[in-house]
Amino acid sequence: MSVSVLGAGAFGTALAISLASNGPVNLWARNQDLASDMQTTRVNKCRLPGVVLPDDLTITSDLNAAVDSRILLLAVPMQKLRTVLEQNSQSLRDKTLVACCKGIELNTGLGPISVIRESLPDARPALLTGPSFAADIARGLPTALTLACEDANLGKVLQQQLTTTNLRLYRTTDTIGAEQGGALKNIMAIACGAVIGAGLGDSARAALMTRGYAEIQRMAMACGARPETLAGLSGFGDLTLTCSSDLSRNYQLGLAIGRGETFDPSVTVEGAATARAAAAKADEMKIDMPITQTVTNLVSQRLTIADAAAQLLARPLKEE
Ligand SMILES: NC(=O)C1=CN([C@@H]2O[C@H](COP(=O)(O)OP(=O)(O)OC[C@H]3O[C@@H](n4cnc5c(N)ncnc54)[C@H](OP(=O)(O)O)[C@@H]3O)[C@@H](O)[C@H]2O)C=CC1
Ligand SMILES: O=C(CO)COP(=O)(O)O
Repeated sequence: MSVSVLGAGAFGTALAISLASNGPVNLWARNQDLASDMQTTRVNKCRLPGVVLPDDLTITSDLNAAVDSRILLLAVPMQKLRTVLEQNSQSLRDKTLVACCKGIELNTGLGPISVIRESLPDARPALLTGPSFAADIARGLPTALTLACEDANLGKVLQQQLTTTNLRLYRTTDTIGAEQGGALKNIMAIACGAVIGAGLGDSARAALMTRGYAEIQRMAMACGARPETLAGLSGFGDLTLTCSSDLSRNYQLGLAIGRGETFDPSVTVEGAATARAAAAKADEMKIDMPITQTVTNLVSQRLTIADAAAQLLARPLKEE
């Protein structure tokens, strides 16, 4: 088998379904009961209900069976990536590893490619990111993503191997831009959800998206990102999707905050930890990121939505 997906959550399952249209694919779930259930019922009831798994998709809880493939996709949450790499270092250490997560690691301020490099220096890292909901990919709806890989030749191979009929990949060597755009847009999605949830209006959301994009550019370019990457699928593209769709979990968390409702803590919402990581990094690097700071305070309930809006509006006037 040429491709395996590690992590049988919503995104991993959706990618595996799409890739199975190119040929046999392994999907690794750490939980044996879940793997057996999916293999028998041909559905991922918990994370991707209502989508039938194709015959060319094999589900296993045996990592050794999955790591035989030439390309391994890592579809686990950002804050779990290092654990997965370290717990399975012997099996993964010299593999081509395509991270599919979006975020910044809380304790280190690093993105997924850097975490792979630090944990497994002999692996060949890449990143798959951009605007896509698991449910859309799983249903075969048209989607375009960014494949970021510093090694241009490997990037071309991955682009060919991971493109499917309905999933079109563009490639870049700007891994920093792809990492930063994918991570920081989730913070802005929480902010936009909060504004809509609190009834502050579509104009306020447009303002947040635009000023949020300015914030993303400031941080990402200070880290070495290229502006064209931020204007592409992994930056502007994903910002647009996540800040405007009820399907986004980051946006849904924002909605709940804006409405004063509770939110299920077991749902993967990358923007919450990433906002804290980005705010700390911005502080260290002396980069102005007021929306990120505000989201950190909203998520940790140190600020009400009314005070958050008042604070952002009262900032000193400046040039655009
Ligand atoms: N869902 C989407 O539409 C999209 C998601 N993404 C990104 O994909 C990443 C994963 O998200 P998503 O699939 O939605 O999340 P889910 O919550 O649906 O799934 C997370 C998966 O990671 C597994 N996992 C968690 N911790 C570990 C661990 N220590 N070892 C092994 N496996 C582990 C979980 O296993 P278990 O079930 O056993 O806990 C589960 O299979 C995120 O970074 C997200 O931003 C990107 C684009 C779209
Ligand atoms: O990253 C995504 C869309 O590109 C998925 O968004 P959520 O993680 O907010 O659901």
